[in-house]
Amino acid sequence: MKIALFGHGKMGRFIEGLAKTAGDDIVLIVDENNRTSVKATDLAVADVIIEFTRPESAIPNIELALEAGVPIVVGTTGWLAKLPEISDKVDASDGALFWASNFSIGVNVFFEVAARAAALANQYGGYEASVEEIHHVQKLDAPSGTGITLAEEVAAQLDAYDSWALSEVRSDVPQTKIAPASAPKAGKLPVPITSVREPEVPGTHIFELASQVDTLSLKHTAHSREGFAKGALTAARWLVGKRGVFTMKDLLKTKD
Ligand SMILES: NC(=O)C1=CN([C@@H]2O[C@H](COP(=O)(O)OP(=O)(O)OC[C@H]3O[C@@H](n4cnc5c(N)ncnc54)[C@H](O)[C@@H]3O)[C@@H](O)[C@H]2O)C=CC1
Ligand SMILES: O=C(O)C1=N[C@H](C(=O)O)C[C@H](O)C1
Repeated sequence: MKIALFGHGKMGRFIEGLAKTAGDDIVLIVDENNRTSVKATDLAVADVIIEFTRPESAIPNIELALEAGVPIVVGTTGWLAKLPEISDKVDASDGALFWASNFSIGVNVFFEVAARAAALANQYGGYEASVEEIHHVQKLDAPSGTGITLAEEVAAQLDAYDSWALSEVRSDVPQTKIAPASAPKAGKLPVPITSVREPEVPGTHIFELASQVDTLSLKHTAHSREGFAKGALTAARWLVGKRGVFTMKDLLKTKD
């Protein structure tokens, strides 16, 4: 597979290493230093683009991929409130976009388990939902994309909730605060998300359901960036030759 890498930071470099070991070719590397000189025609050499950059860069990079007619896998977080309008653009240009707030298999299993726990608790009531995410101090956006997806997945199963809200940031470094796509409707609550920044944490997410008599806690801990990078490469192989907008649910349901 011929890969154009957009973003050559912590994730881009990890993906580059795994891809080369697997025998893939990295045909182009784009970062903040050369991005303005890259044109759609430069991308014709690639079978697929893998994009891990910054919240404000993801949409222009997707638009360039659509112009070039090259499928794009996007791991960047902090732009997903705009997914509906970007999806329209992908469909209008007959392009291919694979997005995921988290490419690791474990987190995508966690989403399913958390949603099921929320649906069961919802039958009885009396449980308050909350999400906490802990990441390294280089992370720029809060809450994490994974924390938002988790909150959205559980809110969809709980009658009392319909959205999420960033309730607390515990960090010494400034964070770009991501705004929810929608505010809670009358009588509904947002699932509160707490963001914590500590040195060297690849990504930890906790979902809690707390009642007066007990607390159920579900936790996913990434030990390194390997799971994210492997998942992005798996998504890239899966996307080549397809048209449309896809995410991990589409990929995982095709596995036997
Ligand atoms: N979906 C997932 O599984 C995961 C998502 N992420 C997300 O990926 C993104 C990147 O994370 P890291 O690699 O840790 O960040 P990083 O800060 O280490 O690297 C960012 C890279 O993007 C480049 N860049 C900046 N503006 C650019 C532009 N306009 N075009 C092309 N490249 C540009 C920078 O030069 C740098 O090489 C973040 O949004 C993070 O939340 C991170 C890990 C897993
Ligand atoms: O910035 C990171 O590092 C990560 N970002 C993603 C997110 O915002 O959820 C995924 C993972 O947790 C690591």
